[in-house]
Amino acid sequence: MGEVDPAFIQDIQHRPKAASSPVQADGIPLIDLSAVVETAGSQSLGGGLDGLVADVGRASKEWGFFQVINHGVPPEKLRRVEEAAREFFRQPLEEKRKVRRDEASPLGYYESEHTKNVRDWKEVFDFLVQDPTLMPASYLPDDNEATEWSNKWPDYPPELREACEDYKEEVEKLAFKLLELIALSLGLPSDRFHGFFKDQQTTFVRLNYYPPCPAPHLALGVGRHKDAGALTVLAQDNVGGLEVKRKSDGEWIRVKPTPNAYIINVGDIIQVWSNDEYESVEHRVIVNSEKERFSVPFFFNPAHHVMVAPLQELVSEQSPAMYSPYSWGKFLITRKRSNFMKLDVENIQVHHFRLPPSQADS
Ligand SMILES: O=C(O)CCC(=O)C(=O)O
Ligand SMILES: [Fe+2]
Repeated sequence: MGEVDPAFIQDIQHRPKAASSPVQADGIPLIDLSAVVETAGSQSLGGGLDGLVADVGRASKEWGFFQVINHGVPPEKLRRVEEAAREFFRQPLEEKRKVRRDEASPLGYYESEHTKNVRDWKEVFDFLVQDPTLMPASYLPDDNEATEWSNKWPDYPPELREACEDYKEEVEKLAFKLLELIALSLGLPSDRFHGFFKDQQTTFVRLNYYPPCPAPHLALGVGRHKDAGALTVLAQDNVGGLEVKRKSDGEWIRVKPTPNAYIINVGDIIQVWSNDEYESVEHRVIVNSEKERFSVPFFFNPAHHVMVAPLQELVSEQSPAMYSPYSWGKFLITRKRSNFMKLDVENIQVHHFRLPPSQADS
């Protein structure tokens, strides 16, 4: 294939730089979680973690991104998912399309996602951590009906479902630990965020498959974006391609694959809960002409009925609330809806809920 469908072609200013010398992200902090993982089971975090909490706080503030090692997720569980995912994506399109996502149930396989109205060079398979999950029936603000979303598992490969279900249990434990560390780093009780995720969290896991691309200088695996949820726990293979926009100078920095590490990033919801103390940072994925790449993000999201707003404890006269509350469920389905059509307007973003300075002052 010499020619690339124009739907994939990025505007000049968003194309990757000549790929010869991407800036490697030595700067993205690497955090060792052994001290946390040793705390038993579902118990909340206790004392003695000050250094770790400070590292997580600094990384969240300066980068919005960090990597973790000794995180407690058994590597063979991720390997099983990757192997099954490779089998799945290797099939002909018509097989994969048997579990294609549709507007009624946006889980399963999808090959034509758009980010900022440009098509991504990737295929995905999404599944919910809670199956089924309650979601708003409509994006319209006055419609209070709820509906159930359910997973769509393919017949082939038969081991995909069990591998995925086994894996998400492990990553969920890690996600809660990270949430606790972030709460502590903001001076909050470690379980401050838990209530938002109890009963009906809307977390989903995505299997990302990036095929080799004949025009890696024109297209992106995923266009620049911020993650809309609370926290993302991402596994990437050893090919590399994730780039993070460095806060200090706006430079795109490549995140070097680190064996057995997870990449963690603060999403828009933590940005709002923290009242801008932490920021959700833009990132994108570069593709290449030789190698396929896999990644597995776990998008840790609260229940659909949660109204997202700056936490009371972090708001004061000196530091007024920067956002008006918004419904997470409505936000999420408005986003999903836009993936099915090219919109003339900008997709829904948290900055649409930002209060003007005069209101934030009052
Ligand atoms: O593939 C990656 O490394 C990141 C993917 C990503 O940012 C996303 O799916 O939101
Ligand atoms: Fe992302």
